[in-house]
Amino acid sequence: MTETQEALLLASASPRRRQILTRLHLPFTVAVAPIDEDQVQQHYHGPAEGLAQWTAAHKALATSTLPEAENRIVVTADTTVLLDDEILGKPRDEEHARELLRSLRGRWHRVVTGVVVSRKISGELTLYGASRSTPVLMRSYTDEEIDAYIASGDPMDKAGAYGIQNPEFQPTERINGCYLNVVGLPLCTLAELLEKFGIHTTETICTDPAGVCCPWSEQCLK
Ligand SMILES: Cc1cn([C@H]2C[C@H](O)[C@@H](COP(=O)(O)OP(=O)(O)OP(=O)(O)O)O2)c(=O)[nH]c1=O
Repeated sequence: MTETQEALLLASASPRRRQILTRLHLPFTVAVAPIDEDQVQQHYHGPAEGLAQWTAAHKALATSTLPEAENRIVVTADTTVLLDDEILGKPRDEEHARELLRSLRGRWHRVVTGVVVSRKISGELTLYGASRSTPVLMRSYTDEEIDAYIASGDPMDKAGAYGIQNPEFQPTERINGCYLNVVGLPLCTLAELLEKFGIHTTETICTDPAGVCCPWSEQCLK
């Protein structure tokens, strides 16, 4: 294990991202990016596909102000759900969750995760970012299933009000590409970005832009 590998900091409150990152077998610690995501996103006026990477970059900027980020390689990410060109964020309340789940029912949409890897040394911040988009088809779940899922509380902290990994609701019918991208941290993309700071993972890195060959996709979170 090198000194660089010990220096990884995941700036995320998401338990899914923590769990996924352990699969790279790189030691890391966790902090929460000191950012008001809603406020930051109000200043974004670019294409919908770019919002996730832009937000992940802002999480990196905010994290770089934390003393524990100095000299560390910081990983940040953001996941957005796009229905046509409409951005579906996390639900405001249960009624909003119901609305989002109904609008997604039986429809193809895209889940975009932006990943940023950054490091601040002596006040100078270096930042690399990328994003991946995964088309997802929802199954035609019933209103009763929606109500039961909302009652479980699971949708409330998730973009688009659903977790593809939920074992009871199992909201999706098909997915074209990277499963871990939908859950919130595409490991192939992250591994490529970590390479730029000289951090190598022992696993094969996926070279398929669609992420279909992702070496981790068979071990998805179920
Ligand atoms: C679409 C989808 C999203 N999600 C989650 C991933 C993210 O945690 C969340 C999207 O919100 P994010 O703002 O990307 O992440 P977060 O607020 O949970 O954590 P942090 O910003 O501190 O890193 O939705 C799933 O777990 N499963 C899914 O199928």
